[in-house]
Parts: sequence; structure tokens; C-alpha cells
Amino acid sequence: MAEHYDLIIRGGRAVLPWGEAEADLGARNGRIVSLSVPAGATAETVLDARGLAVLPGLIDAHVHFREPGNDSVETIATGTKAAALGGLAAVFDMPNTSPPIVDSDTLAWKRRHIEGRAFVDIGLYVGATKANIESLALLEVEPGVCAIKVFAGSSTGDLLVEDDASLERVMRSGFRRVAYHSEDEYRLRERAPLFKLGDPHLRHAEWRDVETAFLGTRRLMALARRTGRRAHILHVSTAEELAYLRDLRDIATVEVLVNHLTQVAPEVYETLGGFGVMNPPIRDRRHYEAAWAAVADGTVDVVASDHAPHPKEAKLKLWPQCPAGLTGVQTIVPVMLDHVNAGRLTLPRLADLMCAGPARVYGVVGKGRIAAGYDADFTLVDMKAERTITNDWIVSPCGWTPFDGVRVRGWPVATVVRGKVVMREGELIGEPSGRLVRFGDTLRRAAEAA
Ligand SMILES: NC(=O)N[C@@H](CC(=O)O)C(=O)O
Repeated sequence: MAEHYDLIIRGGRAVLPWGEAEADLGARNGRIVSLSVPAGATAETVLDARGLAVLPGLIDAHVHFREPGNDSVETIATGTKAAALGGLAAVFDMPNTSPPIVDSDTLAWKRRHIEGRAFVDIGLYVGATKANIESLALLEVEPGVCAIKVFAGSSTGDLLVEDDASLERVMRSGFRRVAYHSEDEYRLRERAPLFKLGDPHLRHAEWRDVETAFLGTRRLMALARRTGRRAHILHVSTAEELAYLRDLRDIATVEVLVNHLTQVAPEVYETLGGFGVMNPPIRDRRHYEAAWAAVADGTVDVVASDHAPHPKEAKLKLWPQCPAGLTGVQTIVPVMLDHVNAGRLTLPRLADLMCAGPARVYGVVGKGRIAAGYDADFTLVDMKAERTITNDWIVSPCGWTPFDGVRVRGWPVATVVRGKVVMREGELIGEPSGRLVRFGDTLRRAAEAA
């Protein structure tokens, strides 16, 4: 009798852990069971992937959906819808909501809230505050928790742990994974009056300057060295930090954002004004080039979007002190595919930065590669498709993208989550059935213990 699968993906070029190869992929019960499905096999769903590349389900490890508290801007439903349409199989959602996710009640609420609303799988950050550090040990092992988030520099929301004594308490507590927003809060405070006085967007970047980021990262890494702990540094944005972190691979992992790999100052502020303002700021070409060099030489572990939807009205009304943050969950995949077509990285390196890298850094269980036994998460992409990204494609209620009008080559044409096709040719399919991502120990931590 012919073999039967739930899903077969035929004829695509699969990005496997050891390189690209033609493969017919078969899944049952949400898991990959075969990389060489026999010719006569049948399935409930067959995807014809001829002419397409099949990546492991891409992960955006840094998004800020706004539930609870601000669902007119972004909800779990709209954010994960955007993710599925944009070719992502999983997202990790930040805790700077209102109220923030900082204790067992808020975390339990969010976990319950995801059920029946998410279109892709979700990991959840728990926020550190000066008051909750001791109780985080219990929270970080709860299902679905990807990491503890520390805002060492202030940004949207009220989470801040800026002083050395508190940061050292975080590190000495021995959490498995801590992700840091690293800008030096003291320098930010010292220079805030400058920003308040000046011309808007340039001032924002001058206020949160290279030294602010570098100082923040040096302070964090000095503490990490002293305490013997590892640190995951989010949105590293300067050549100085990257050169410094390159020599600290034993204790540091590094995230770089798609925006810092795509846009440069001052042009970004000339064209986008406040819609180009984010923390840490988009910087000049020297930093953009350093970010790409760090992608090439292996310093970067993760590329993410830092999707931070702010309403158009708030960006415009609060000008020149507009809120910082850019949307990005729906556009990260097409923008990165365009970079692949431009020869800045390869598809296997992209899979490393958005699948295996996040899996390694956050200790994801069962996702991150195309291999038997792993979740049947796939992103099918057409590397020849050309499209223009526009605001009206964006499903986040905030309705804008900094890439409006940008033409890209390379487009996600299907998203599969645990064997279920959730997006095909730009259409969402079926009811939301996203689940919490599973996390275990990181590989490095396991190696430390061995
Ligand atoms: N990146 C941003 O500019 N903004 C983020 C917060 C943050 O990560 O700093 C937001 O939630 O708005």
C-alpha cells in the first residue's frame, strides 16, 4: 500500500542543515518524518514546490505585539497574522505591554490569551524589574518562556533595570537565558536635554549615539565576565560593539536587526522622518557595513525585526518627540530574501540566522532545522518573484511599514506550522492554531554542564 502522510512538499530545493538539496518532504502529526518521500505516496495536503526554496520555518525572535493594553495598535491575532503572511512560522513576543508581563498572573493571562488567537507559534519573554528579580527563576521555566528581557536602557514601556547592582543580581541569579536591551541609561539621562531641544530625528540618533550603545554593552559584558554568565545582546547597532563582541564569543550572543542591515542615516531620516526613528537608532553607512561584515564572519547569531508598531497618529502628533519603533514582522522575510538575491548572504546563512541561530540561543526544542523528528515548520519562498512592499499590504492595525514603496526580489509564498499550511500565495488558511514554542536548555549551557 502507498505510504500516506498528512503533508508532502514535492520538488522544492530544501535548505537542510548541511546545505541545499532537492528533497521531497513528508510530515505526519505535525512532525517531519521523511526527507525522501517515495513517488507513489499520498497525503491530505500536497504542496508543489517546484521552482521554490524550502526553508525551515523562519522565526522572528524579537517582536513587540501590544496585548495586553494597546490592542488598537497590535494584537496577538493581528501580529501573528502578519507573521504568517510574511513567511514566519514562529515569533517571540516582548513583555513591555500594559501591564507588562513580569509575574505569574500576567504570564498566565498571556498564555491563555494566545489560545485560539495565534496564527503561528509563539515564545514569550518575561520582563525583569528591580522588584521581581528573585521571582524570575520560577517564571523562566514556565512553558513558552523564551528568555528574560532586561531593558538596561529605557524605551517604550516602564521596564528598566539600569544599575550595576541590579544587573549583577540578574546575572548572579543564574537564569538560563537573558536578553538585554543594551544602551547606557546614565548617558541617556545626561544627554536627554540635548534631545528635547533639537531638531527631531537627527537629534534622536545623536542622543542615543554610538557611545551610548557601546558603553551599555561594555558595562554589561564586564558584569557578564565578572559573574561568569552569558548575555544575549539584542539589536547590536554599532561597528564598535560588533568588534568588541567578536572577541567575546564564549559569553556573548548577538542579535542584529533587519533595519540596521537595510537602512542608513541620514538618508532614512530624510525619507521617513519620524517613521525612521527607533531604539537603537539607524546609523550611518559605517555601521551598516560593519553589521554585514559581522553577519559574514559569524559574529551575528540572530537576525530579527524588533517589530514595534506605533500608530501613525502618535508618530505624527508627538513630533518631534515621537515614539521610537518600526513595524517589521510582515516584511522581514521579503527584505532579507532581497538581500540574498543581492548577494549579501546565502539562503543557508539566512536559515542559520532566523532558524538554527534562534534555536541555539534560546534553546528551542524541535524547531530550527529541516530534519526528521523536528516540527514540520516550513517557509516556501520564490526567489524570482518581484514585488513592491506597500502600506496597504500591512495587516497590523497601525497600517504602515518603513519599506512602503520598496521593490524586492524574493517572496514568501507559503508558511507551514507543524504540518499545517497557514499561508499560501498571500492568503491565510484556516483557524488560528498557533501554540507556545517549547524551550529547553541551550546547547552551550548543556555543554557547560557536561
Ligand atoms: N525598538 C523600539 O524602538 N521600540 C520598542 C522598544 C524597544 O525594544 O526598545 C517598542 O516596543 O516600541
